[in-house]
Amino acid sequence: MSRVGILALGPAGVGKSTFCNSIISHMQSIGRRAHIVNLDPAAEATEYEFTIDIRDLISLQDVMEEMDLGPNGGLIYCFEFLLNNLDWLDEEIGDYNDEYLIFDCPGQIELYTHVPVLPTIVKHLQQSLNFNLCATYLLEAPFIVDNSKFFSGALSAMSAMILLELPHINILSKIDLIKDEYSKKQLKKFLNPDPLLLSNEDEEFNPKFSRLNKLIANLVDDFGMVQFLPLDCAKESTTISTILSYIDDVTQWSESQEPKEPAAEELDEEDVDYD
Ligand SMILES: Nc1nc2c(ncn2[C@@H]2O[C@H](COP(=O)(O)OP(=O)(O)OP(=O)(O)O)[C@@H](O)[C@H]2O)c(=O)[nH]1
Ligand SMILES: [Mg+2]
Repeated sequence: MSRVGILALGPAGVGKSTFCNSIISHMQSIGRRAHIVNLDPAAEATEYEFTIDIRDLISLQDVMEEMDLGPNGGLIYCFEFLLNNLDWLDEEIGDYNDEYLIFDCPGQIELYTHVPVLPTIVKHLQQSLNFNLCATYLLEAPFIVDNSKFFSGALSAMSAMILLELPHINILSKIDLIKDEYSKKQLKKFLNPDPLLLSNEDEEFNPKFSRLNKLIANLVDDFGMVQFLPLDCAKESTTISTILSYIDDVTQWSESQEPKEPAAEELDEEDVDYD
């Protein structure tokens, strides 16, 4: 028996909710079950229903109206409220076992790069609810296929990695939007990047900042964990099953499965005379 959770993280609009839906439909197609836990108090309706929804506890709209707060202050308020009411989350999660819970998080990356809101929720899920968690951090492929933007994206991914202290998978989303041959070639370079090479080859960097750029490249290189898996949610593709196999691996999902009794029809198939 095991409890497995995936956190879908990344800046606004990178495709987190679409990714969550794609995992659900892929899992359904291979006979596994998963549920979405919506942690975005400003979420719009999606194709798949949320099994657990923070908006049942508190919604951004209500907070903004009643507390006279803006969207970002309102979001922080919602999460502080959640942290003070974690027993609500415990009750909602209840007895979900042997099924993935996918936590769809808001796009305000301050929540996991600056303020300790998500790290506190993560600790609670691990320590009180016994979850095996895997963080997925999405960045848009069309954004990152550019040396300077690559470094800004890599640093934000590293920041989430360090703050959350979870097994972490970086994902380049929307690769279907990379269409021309030159960009496709560039994309390959960014999936398994060499930060030192990237910082050397960019003449567009202002030479005034060359030392700083080199130091940042060295930092990313020393960290040695910035790699990306490609994701295309626009059409049925193998990218989602590859990503899921990585997640299964880091959460040790298959090891924790109890051996199942074979179904009657499987037994019939096995009843073949091989002589
Ligand atoms: N072409 C393409 N578009 C995508 C893909 N994934 C998501 N999108 C589009 O990107 C937009 C944003 O997607 P969402 O899934 O809502 O992104 P999000 O990260 O959940 O956004 P926030 O929750 O607001 O931060 C939508 O219009 C999606 O249809 C993809 O793989 N390819
Ligand atoms: Mg979303």
